[in-house]
Amino acid sequence: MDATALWQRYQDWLYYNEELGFYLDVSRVTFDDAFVAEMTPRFAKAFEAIDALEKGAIANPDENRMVGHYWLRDPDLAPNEDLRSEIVNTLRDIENFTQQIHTATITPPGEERFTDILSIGIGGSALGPEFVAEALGAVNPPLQINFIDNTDPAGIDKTLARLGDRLKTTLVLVISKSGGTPETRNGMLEVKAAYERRGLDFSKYAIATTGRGSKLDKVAQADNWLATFPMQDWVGGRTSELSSVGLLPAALQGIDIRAILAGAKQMDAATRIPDLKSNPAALMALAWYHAGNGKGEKDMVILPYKDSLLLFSRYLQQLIMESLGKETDLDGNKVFQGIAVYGNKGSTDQHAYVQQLREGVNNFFVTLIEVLTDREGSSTEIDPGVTAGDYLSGFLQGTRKALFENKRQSITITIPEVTPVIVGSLIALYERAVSLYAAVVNINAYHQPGVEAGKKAAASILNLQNMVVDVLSKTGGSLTLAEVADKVGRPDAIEDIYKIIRHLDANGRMVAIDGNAGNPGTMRVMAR
Ligand SMILES: O=P(O)(O)OC[C@H]1O[C@H](O)[C@H](O)[C@@H](O)[C@@H]1O
Repeated sequence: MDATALWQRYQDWLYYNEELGFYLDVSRVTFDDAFVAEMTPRFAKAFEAIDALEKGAIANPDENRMVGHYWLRDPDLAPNEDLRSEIVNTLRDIENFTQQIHTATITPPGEERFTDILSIGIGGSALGPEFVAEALGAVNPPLQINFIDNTDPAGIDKTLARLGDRLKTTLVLVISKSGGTPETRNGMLEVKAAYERRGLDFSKYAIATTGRGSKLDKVAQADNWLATFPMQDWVGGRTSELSSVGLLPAALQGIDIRAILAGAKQMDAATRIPDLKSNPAALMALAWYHAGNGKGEKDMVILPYKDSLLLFSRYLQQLIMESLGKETDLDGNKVFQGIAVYGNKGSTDQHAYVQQLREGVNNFFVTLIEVLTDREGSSTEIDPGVTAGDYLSGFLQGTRKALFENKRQSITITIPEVTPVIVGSLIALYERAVSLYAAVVNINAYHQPGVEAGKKAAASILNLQNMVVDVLSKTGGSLTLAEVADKVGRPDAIEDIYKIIRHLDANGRMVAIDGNAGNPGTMRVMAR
């Protein structure tokens, strides 16, 4: 296609939302009219499925749940008055609570005001809050946010060390929809112990965001925590950023949560239109389908040319891969669906892996995100008539062009600025695109059965660890690995046992190794 034809294609397919100042360009994905004609009826069905979902149908059949994240930003759409008022009241409670913290009506014991937030959560209970904090957090917010999103002891120590003495003015948000996620529970217990070591009463600093009646909810009630915010069962973890999960930390940081919700609501309205060409989420899902042949054959590389959007790809990784990565479709056929997502930011990544994108294996398509406004205020001229922002813009255009010349496809999103409204709209855009894509490829986007396998396996390793320690403590001398495995009654698990012992020994806990751990056959093991 020559330059004139490409320019025509660009204009033919350009989506523009005037209210949001949002552009979507799918012209560099090479679908043709025949493909669009073939997909149109499939999208018509997908629009119907999403419409039913928005009206409260059980869209997650396995878990027998409604899928209601769309109601969060337009409570009037909730299927009944109870749900509507729950959304409205939660928002009101978040705002009231935030105001009490900001005005120092609620204070930490013996201190003037809260200075920091420590948010403990993982997956959907961390990625959205982390993304929004990075995208919208001010340099000097009313409360500075810190995260623990893992059960890594060294990571926890680093975060606690960074807080140092400010722990006594830190509000702890423990976020877990299920209220039983081990990493989050461990983080909470570690942090609680840190408060106790300083003689501070943890419950005066702790807030739970969780499902009603969950283990976490029970702990928060029993210990009389400072506050609890509900997380509804019809909001999935990876679509929970605009529920109390994301809104509470954002509001506490002084971010305009009403504006985030308004942006999402506007994008919801735009992506509800049941017409492929005038619906940006449908256009995006169409482009994904074409690029990956409806089977995820190409990875999605997310390249925002704006530092504050650095964590968008990580956020989208869960949203897209946990939603679309499924073994079976809704009819039970093995389909092994999914789209792999990665990326950081441009132009930084041009100096890392764009070499491979341009010349190496052609197994991806790129989504470039362009932000029109460079910065607040005016810019220094780096060269005569040229600013740093001109460079950034030039790099984006150049990369898009260079990739396309080499038959690498791309989508380009253009936004005016990174504001709460726009961030809300981006979240809503991708949520809808995922819903539509899943409907088109006939999978359940709202469950995550595969995650359970890893959790169960981890639990069984911890169980095995207890058995190993027990056997060794009852044995006087040393044993070979094979003997330990025999005594535990799990000769099949000798490799797991070896790794458990190596880990405990490295931490100087309970067991010790004699011999060379690099040559497991020669090792002898004993209780410490
Ligand atoms: O919010 P929680 O219940 O603690 O869940 C945190 C995460 O746990 C699991 O790994 C799920 O697969 C995720 O979808 C979820 O976001």
